[in-house]
Amino acid sequence: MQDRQEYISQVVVTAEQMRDIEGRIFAAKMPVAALMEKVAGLIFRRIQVIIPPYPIPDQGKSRVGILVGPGHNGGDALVVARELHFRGYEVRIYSAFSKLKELTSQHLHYAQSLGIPCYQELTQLSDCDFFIDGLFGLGLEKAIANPIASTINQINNWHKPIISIDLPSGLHTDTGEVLGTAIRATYTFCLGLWKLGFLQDQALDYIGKAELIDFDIPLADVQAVLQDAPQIKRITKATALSTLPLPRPPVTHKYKEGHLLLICGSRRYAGGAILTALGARASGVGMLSIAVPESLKQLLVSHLPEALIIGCPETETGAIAHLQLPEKTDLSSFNAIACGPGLTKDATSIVEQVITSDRSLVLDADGLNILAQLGTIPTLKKRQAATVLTPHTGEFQRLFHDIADPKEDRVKAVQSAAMQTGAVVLLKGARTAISNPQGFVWINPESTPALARGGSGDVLTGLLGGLLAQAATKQIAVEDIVATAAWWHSQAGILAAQERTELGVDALTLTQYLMKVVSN
Ligand SMILES: NC(=O)C1=CN([C@@H]2O[C@H](COP(=O)(O)OP(=O)(O)OC[C@H]3O[C@@H](n4cnc5c(N)ncnc54)[C@H](OP(=O)(O)O)[C@@H]3O)[C@@H](O)[C@H]2O)[C@@H](O)CC1
Ligand SMILES: Nc1ncnc2c1ncn2[C@@H]1O[C@H](COP(=O)(O)OP(=O)(O)O)[C@@H](O)[C@H]1O
Ligand SMILES: [K+]
Repeated sequence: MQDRQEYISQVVVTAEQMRDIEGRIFAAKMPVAALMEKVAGLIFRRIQVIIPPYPIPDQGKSRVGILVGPGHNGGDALVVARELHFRGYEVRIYSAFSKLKELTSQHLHYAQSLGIPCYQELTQLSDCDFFIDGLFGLGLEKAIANPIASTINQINNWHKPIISIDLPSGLHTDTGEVLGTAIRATYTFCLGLWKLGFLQDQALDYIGKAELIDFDIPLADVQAVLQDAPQIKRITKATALSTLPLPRPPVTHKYKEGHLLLICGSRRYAGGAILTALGARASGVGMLSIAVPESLKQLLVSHLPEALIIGCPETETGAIAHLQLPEKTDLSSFNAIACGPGLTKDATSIVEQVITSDRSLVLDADGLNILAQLGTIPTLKKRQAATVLTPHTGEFQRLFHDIADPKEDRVKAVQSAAMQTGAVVLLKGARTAISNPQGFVWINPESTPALARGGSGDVLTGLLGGLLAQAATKQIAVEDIVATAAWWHSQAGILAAQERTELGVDALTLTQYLMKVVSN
């Protein structure tokens, strides 16, 4: 069994799975009240660190507003309220629901008996320094309506720190969708296991800084519900590093360390070819061949003296007309092919050619746009070897408009796309999601908006191609390589942004930070 912390950091659950896991704990006779006490105690300890009871000496107590909903999320908040009260915070409760669950109601009575004031009017909490959001957690299923919706909007408008328990109230646990309206949290303490909604792009504006509170759910219960292999996983540093081709065997040679063919660039988009190639270079791939239009050959040679640059005949518009490989070379000379950045849509024939090859293939950018024109599913049926598609949302919609909508649920969308095409699909975004053809999903849990910049996707394509070529002789699943590439790429962005701010991470700079991630 893996180390608990590592296992827990990989697991992602839906609301239904979480309920089933909790159901097993209660069936084993753990009292609900005891679990609530334990969970809230852990939350309280974190809050004490983030906002102390007397933040500024001689300037009075911290005033905290507790937002209490009707269910056990509200119960958690009330236990936290009681503990904060005992530790010297000035606590005020907002509870406007007429019907509370039994345990929640008991905690409310006890809090009031201690003299903690409880209001039905939000205005009574307007001078609080910060808030604890215990309105709704896992149990929210329908859209929030007035008067609670306007309460939430009012609190958001106060722009005070808000700590949400389990989820920002108003978010759908699985899709991260806003159900009517939602709390914009500063911190969210996700309880027990990561809920899927935390990894959906549309939730990120609401979650703030997310932290997992591990309350010792027995792993046997998690595994029983997830049936040993979690369907959706977070990519972690440990899993990403485990598939890197490090250390290299002492006796090896360049062709044993992978030969990647990049097909990229056009007269119009020359830079994309360079960025893709620099991403591939950073992967450590043994041999790099780069097919570009003839007129770009000298440019590529000057940037990548170690690479073999293959100048190809050009269309009138300056795209690659067809692949012209050196003598005694054909596509089977390569371990992997990455094709697409900067091609323009005039490079159709080359995309058709690589699709029929029996090499592992990454398609990106115009490679994907051409694939969409050719017909995604029937064209991919011709593939004999692994295919990786790396669309951003727009490309995804062009490829899969009749299959899934990434605007509603990105994870479901990427799963459907991979299952119906037999490809590994990487859907780019703030939380990049990857699915294999069996519907197993990997999500990159950390990234930076610094990467939202032209050319950063090209770097990923090169890096991924280089890793795939190196893995060709090893028994590593393609989707694991794809996950490693996504992790590495985003960590380089994070590192670069730390040193240079989020404005300082142009794609060329990004390539220079790739090595720093793994050498740290
Ligand atoms: N279970 C456990 O063991 C543990 C649970 N824990 C904690 O409990 C939380 C889950 O608790 P929960 O199941 O009581 O659900 P919760 O999110 O508090 O709210 C449900 C209530 O809201 C209501 N309601 C729903 N939608 C509504 C709407 N739009 N507008 C208005 N009302 C609406 C709904 O009423 P109903 O519609 O059913 O009448 C129901 O009463 C979980 O997130 C975690 O914080 C932890 O302590 C660890 C152990
Ligand atoms: N807000 C964001 N947060 C984190 N990563 C992002 C964000 N926006 C974009 N990215 C990442 O930046 C890259 C952009 O790729 P892409 O859209 O293909 O750009 P280009 O085609 O210009 O190279 C992807 O890896 C994507 O995941
Ligand atoms: K909440």
